[in-house]
Amino acid sequence: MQATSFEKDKIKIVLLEGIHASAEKVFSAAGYQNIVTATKSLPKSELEEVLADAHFLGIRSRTQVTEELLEASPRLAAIGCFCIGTNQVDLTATSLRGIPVFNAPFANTRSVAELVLGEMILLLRGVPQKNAAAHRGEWLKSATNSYETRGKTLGIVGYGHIGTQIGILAENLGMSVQYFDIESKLALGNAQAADSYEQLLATSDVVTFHVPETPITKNMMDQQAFEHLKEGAILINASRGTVVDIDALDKALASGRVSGAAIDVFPVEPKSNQDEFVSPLRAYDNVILTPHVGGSTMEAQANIGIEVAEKLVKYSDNGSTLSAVNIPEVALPSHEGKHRICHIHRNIPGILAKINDIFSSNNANIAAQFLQTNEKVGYVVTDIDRSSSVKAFEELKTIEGTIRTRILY
Ligand SMILES: NC(=O)C1=CN([C@@H]2O[C@H](COP(=O)(O)OP(=O)(O)OC[C@H]3O[C@@H](n4cnc5c(N)ncnc54)[C@H](O)[C@@H]3O)[C@@H](O)[C@H]2O)C=CC1
Ligand SMILES: O=C(O)C(=O)COP(=O)(O)O
Repeated sequence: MQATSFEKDKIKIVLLEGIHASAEKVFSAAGYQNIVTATKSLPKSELEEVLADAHFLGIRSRTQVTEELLEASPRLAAIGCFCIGTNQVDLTATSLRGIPVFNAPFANTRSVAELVLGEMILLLRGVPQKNAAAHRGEWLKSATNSYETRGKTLGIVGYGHIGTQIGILAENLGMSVQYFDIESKLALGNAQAADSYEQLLATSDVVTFHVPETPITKNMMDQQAFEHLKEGAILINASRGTVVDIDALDKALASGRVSGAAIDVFPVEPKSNQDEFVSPLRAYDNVILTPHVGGSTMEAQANIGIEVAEKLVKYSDNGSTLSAVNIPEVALPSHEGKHRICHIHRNIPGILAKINDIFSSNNANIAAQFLQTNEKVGYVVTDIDRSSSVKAFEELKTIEGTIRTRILY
């Protein structure tokens, strides 16, 4: 009897963008040896070539997984985003192909929060421009425009995992914290919800963005938003490069409306460390520019490597989609002594009845069945006796609306 439905040494795993070695260790320990790694994102042709026969793909924020790429990756079973954001993946296309997408929703949040906190302190003191001047041999010893954080107001846009942590840390520095979120959120510490986005902009000394990339957050900080901003405020963006209109920020810096900024993410980011970083913001000493490293700490990357690799291994070995962002989540126990049949299908009426008709006509004894659906897709996992599993499995593939089936021995 085979240990798994598909021999592990035939399963190809591709890990790109310098995913931490902790991920490889998890795959190896689980018996997966066919692992291809790259320290950067790959150009389209190389990506298509390496994915032509790959089963699992691991990426970070740079690799774009488009419908076209999925078309060229016929064996792809699941994708791991070894980061928080999943906006780089076409989530609808993957879901309609039955490819779960996993991420690490928490592991790098502390790293981002610490970076933002440090940047805020440095910007309030005017350190970036004093530092740049000192490197040129200038000595700017002065208290002018140099402030403590204590007593200042921090405005957090997007009060999620990162925003809330920054709020707590900032309160410990003696700051007043207000936030704006499209969802109603529990205020932690003494934080207050702002009445509106515009009110937050007008009344905060420092504004920091922690929203995901969505159509609504695109250019959320545009020319009009800058007009609402308090004169001389500091702006921080370590969320996504689409959130702040860089030309509008350029103008706000030139006019002095913004007294300093820290930007970690950009509308267009260099594809590798060998490519030039091009931005009008390079001209400003009072802007901290970092190369999308908010979540790049040794601690976060090692933890993310383990977390996402474990999710992929679990999906491969056991069928669990727990914490997938695009496929109904089904948490599964082990299936010792049984065969597990996983069926991902379009969510059309009557499909569960058809699945169970097949089990019944094959006299399959169902030990357990798990089902979750979302608007478009359903996921049914059925544990049955070994004797009838293969025939039932073959018949399940013929049900109209079937997207993907797997059998786990
Ligand atoms: N620079 C870096 O290296 C990193 C960047 N990120 C980015 O930070 C983002 C936030 O991360 P988390 O706090 O963990 O996410 P989260 O999902 O916990 O929080 C996001 C918050 O934004 C809110 N939100 C969504 N749309 C909004 C809108 N239009 N206006 C106001 N609020 C809105 C949500 O309701 C939620 O509370 C991620 O989506 C990712 O893009 C995350 C990690 C590292
Ligand atoms: O976690 C995220 O969403 C990030 O932006 C971090 O991206 P990275 O893994 O550093 O490419």
